[in-house]
Amino acid sequence: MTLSSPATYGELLERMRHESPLVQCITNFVAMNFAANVLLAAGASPAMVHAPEEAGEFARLAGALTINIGTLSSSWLDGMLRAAAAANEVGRPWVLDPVAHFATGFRRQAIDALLQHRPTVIRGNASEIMALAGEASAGRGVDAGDSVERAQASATALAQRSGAVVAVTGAVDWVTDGQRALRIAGGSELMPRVTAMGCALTCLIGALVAVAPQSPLAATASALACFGAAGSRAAQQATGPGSFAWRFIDALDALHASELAAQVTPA
Ligand SMILES: Nc1ncnc2c1ncn2[C@@H]1O[C@H](COP(=O)(O)OP(=O)(O)OP(=O)(O)O)[C@@H](O)[C@H]1O
Ligand SMILES: Cc1ncsc1CCO
Ligand SMILES: [Mg+2]
Repeated sequence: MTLSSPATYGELLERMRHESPLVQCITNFVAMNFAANVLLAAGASPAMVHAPEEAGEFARLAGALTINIGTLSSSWLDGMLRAAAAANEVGRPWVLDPVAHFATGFRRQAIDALLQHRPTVIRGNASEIMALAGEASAGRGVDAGDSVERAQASATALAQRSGAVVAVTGAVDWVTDGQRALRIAGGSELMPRVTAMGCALTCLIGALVAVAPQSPLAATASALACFGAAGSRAAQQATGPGSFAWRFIDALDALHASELAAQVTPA
């Protein structure tokens, strides 16, 4: 998988649509329905399975696992830890979305425990990534208070320390494996006005990394480019956040693989 070939990102989307990987999404109550529809529109097969009694067993069947701590509870955390351990046991990639992990002691403990299971990819907004790298951030809750540019050094340090590919999203996305970095353009100012856009993106990263587990940087960039291209297209006709949300699902469905290359540039 070569990052120097712009066709790579579209090829990964085509591969994902062809294989339609089963993606176990442990995401929050706010995001579940939207994220499942995003995966279906993009061509993957989502399954929202989080109960501790079955989350680990299911992770052995899925092509990838995604974990989002948006609406956390003790029982959900138990399911998350079992699923992450099982994914590692069978060598399956998994993606972490550390929603507002700095907000409370419970979340801080949860994210520490999850990081010990070594996620393949970490995706967050600028405030979440800066705080995860130990930097002061302006984040209060689930929305970002910092710019992507300010988070780049934190993302690189976090990638080097954790071994994960780290994606920071915002007006222009930035993704790094600690050595190489890519910038992904597109999207719309309406995206942060629709809840769970980032949570759904984390699930789509899972779908792409499921079909290219050896190339998590390219797979993540491909997912970010899908959101960039579909977001730009949906915004052209949307009259506000409500119509943007359903137009975005349609735009993902209509997306051509050839549209992705133009979104991605080496950083
Ligand atoms: N101002 C903007 N212009 C263009 N695209 C944007 C903008 N802000 C966010 N996006 C896009 O929205 C998507 C979600 O990123 P964002 O950083 O808003 O996630 P998030 O804060 O984790 O969202 P949530 O927690 O609500 O799920 C990404 O594809 C990102 O590129
Ligand atoms: C609004 C909200 N609250 C907890 S999770 C979530 C979805 C966006 O992260
Ligand atoms: Mg988020």
